[in-house]
Amino acid sequence: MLNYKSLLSQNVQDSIHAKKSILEDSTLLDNFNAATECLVECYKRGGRLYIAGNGGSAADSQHLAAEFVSKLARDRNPLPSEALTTDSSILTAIGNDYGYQYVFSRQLQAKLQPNDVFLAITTSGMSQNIVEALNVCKEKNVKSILLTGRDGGRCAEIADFNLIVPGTKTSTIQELHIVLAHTMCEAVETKMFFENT
Ligand SMILES: O=C(CO)[C@@H](O)[C@H](O)[C@H](O)[C@H](O)COP(=O)(O)O
Ligand SMILES: [Zn+2]
Repeated sequence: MLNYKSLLSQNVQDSIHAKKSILEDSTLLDNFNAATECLVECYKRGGRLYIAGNGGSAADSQHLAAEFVSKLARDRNPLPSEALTTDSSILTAIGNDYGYQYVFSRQLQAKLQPNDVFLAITTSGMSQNIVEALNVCKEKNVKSILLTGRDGGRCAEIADFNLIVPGTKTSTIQELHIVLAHTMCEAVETKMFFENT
């Protein structure tokens, strides 16, 4: 019989193990540093951050955009950011007229400016609408950051900064994405507004 308490213990242990492995992953730590610097530069030059993902990663996209625009932890000016997952009219029109694989790429074609950055969130690295969105960034010469897991899939071949977190389950990978994304937002917030305080 399923034991709920042992399932929770197992999941907490998996989560702790995956989070601890980040500390020894020098490639991930270096890429995180470079991606954060890229985002700070974007904002210093007046750029915007666009974010997209599917399912739980769509929720994460909105969660993060809210923290850049409103605040993470400290009062400050808003930082421009937009999740590409929120406008049901745009999503259904593009999905219906062109195909679901274009729901993010077409928005980026319409919106991207040279100083912008795109943050893609996909646990598999294989979602076709994220692949298409990263291809638009490449075409437009706009920097892209990828939060992913496993081997990063096709997306890791296209993005500029690959943040490939450890963990074998989609849910664990998503938990790690939030740790990295919150930290990136905290770092940008501090660098842009509070570095000398
Ligand atoms: O949140 C979860 C699972 O934790 C799901 O909704 C999950 O995000 C969806 O299956 C997504 O479609 C997975 O897409 P991706 O992470 O592989 O790009
Ligand atoms: Zn989930």
